[in-house]
Amino acid sequence: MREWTILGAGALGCTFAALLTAKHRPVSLLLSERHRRHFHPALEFIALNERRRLVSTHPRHAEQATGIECLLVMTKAYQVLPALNNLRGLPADTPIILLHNGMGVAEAVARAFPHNPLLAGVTSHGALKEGPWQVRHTGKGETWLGPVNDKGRAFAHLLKPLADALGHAEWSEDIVSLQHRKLAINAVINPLTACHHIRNGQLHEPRFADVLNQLAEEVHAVLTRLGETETLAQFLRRLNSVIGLTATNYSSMHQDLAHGRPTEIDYITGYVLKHAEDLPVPVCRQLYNEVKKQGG
Ligand SMILES: NC(=O)C1=CN([C@@H]2O[C@H](COP(=O)(O)OP(=O)(O)OC[C@H]3O[C@@H](n4cnc5c(N)ncnc54)[C@H](OP(=O)(O)O)[C@@H]3O)[C@@H](O)[C@H]2O)C=CC1
Ligand SMILES: CC(C)(CO)C(=O)C(=O)O
Repeated sequence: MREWTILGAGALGCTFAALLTAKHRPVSLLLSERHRRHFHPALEFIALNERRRLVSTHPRHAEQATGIECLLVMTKAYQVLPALNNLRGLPADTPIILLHNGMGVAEAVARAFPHNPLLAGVTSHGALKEGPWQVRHTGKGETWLGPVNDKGRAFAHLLKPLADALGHAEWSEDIVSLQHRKLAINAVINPLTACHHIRNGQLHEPRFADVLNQLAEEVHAVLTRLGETETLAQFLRRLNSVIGLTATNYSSMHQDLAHGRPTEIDYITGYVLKHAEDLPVPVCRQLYNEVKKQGG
């Protein structure tokens, strides 16, 4: 049975590891340098029903890349390339699956690993790190994978074990479109909540109505230019539904900024700005500058 190696043993990576091992899939965690020479304990996984389970996985370090059969990359967007560049011995036929938020990384990975099958995915599962080697699954969602390069097209069979473990996994030949749809939501909710220090649901307060609409229009216009066909009305409905469903959450960008960590803004708002060309995107630009000013 093929072993899944997860690069990025954080909230989402550990959650996927726990869900895969629950279905008896072999999983190894490719650990960052700070874990070297440390004891690697079992991971405590808190399921949606509050049940706690200890999950044992096989730890790996970068120099053990030669044995990797299938690589799920679940670091933050800005960590993907440095992390992959450490894997000098990664076999050229090992599929690399990128599951981070934001866009613009896959192109660089395709250049750095021209021979590997490359896939990208989007997931709406939620996960939170509650302590060292303790993660909580906060929401069950959908997961979609699709090919980034031609070799990636031969790996649709990876969906079966993923769907068994995650409850849902589907293939899309147009994964970029699904990434755009997720990015559009993140490009509105994340910088606004991060800059105003609010929970997602507070975006429905009347004081945010104008800025929310203007930002949504800017983001929608850029994605339309990129070929997406969702109408503004459909996008607003989807956006308002996500704000409602995640009302009590602090967005990932809010959390990163509040904890003094880098954010994924370059791959979310930065992606919108990069593709805006002559379209006016003043709110996007202002929020980008503000997040950067606050250290993100
Ligand atoms: N959490 C969630 O609910 C969701 C997250 N996402 C997206 O998934 C991605 C991961 O998110 P999340 O799990 O929350 O992030 P985390 O920061 O919790 O996890 C990232 C992990 O990557 C590890 N890492 C970084 N660099 C390396 C490296 N060079 N080698 C090995 N490991 C490395 C980090 O290790 P270390 O701790 O040592 O730095 C960390 O454990 C992000 O793009 C996020 O936006 C998408 C949907 C939902
Ligand atoms: C959907 C949303 C905005 C939920 O908080 C998210 O994906 C994030 O925080 O990054």
